[in-house]
Amino acid sequence: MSAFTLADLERIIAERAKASPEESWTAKLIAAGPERAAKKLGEEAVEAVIAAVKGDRDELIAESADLLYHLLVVLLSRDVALRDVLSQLEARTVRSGLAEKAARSR
Ligand SMILES: N=c1c2ncn([C@@H]3O[C@H](COP(=O)(O)OP(=O)(O)OP(=O)(O)O)[C@@H](O)[C@H]3O)c2ncn1[C@@H]1O[C@H](COP(=O)(O)O)[C@@H](O)[C@H]1O
Repeated sequence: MSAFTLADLERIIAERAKASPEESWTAKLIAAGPERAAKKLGEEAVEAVIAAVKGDRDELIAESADLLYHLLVVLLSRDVALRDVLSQLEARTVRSGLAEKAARSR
């Protein structure tokens, strides 16, 4: 199994963001601004949802890859580090999602 992680992809994205928009999709998205990157993220999310509803495994894998890549580009565009998202997820591991949801509505 590949040892490739989202942290590896985050590093690649940060590096490619400095390239010319003519030679890098990442640089092109970053240059277009956070709103454009966020719009692309939304499109990829919808495509992943459609693949999930259809039950097309290969399409779901491909669209999920697009989705995660574009999420990392959006995080970079707003100066949010992946580790901050992971810290948030780690903090949530102390209780179940149902307990967290119940606490929210109180
Ligand atoms: N993982 C990805 C990745 N996933 C998807 N994409 C690109 O995301 C783009 C959007 O996909 P679409 O099918 O929606 O493309 P489109 O229809 O042409 O988009 P629109 O212009 O119409 O909005 C495509 O150009 C894909 O190639 C990615 N581009 C880059 N990466 C990673 O980022 C690295 C650096 O890429 P560059 O920045 O392009 O050098 C690559 O080596 C990869 O590791």
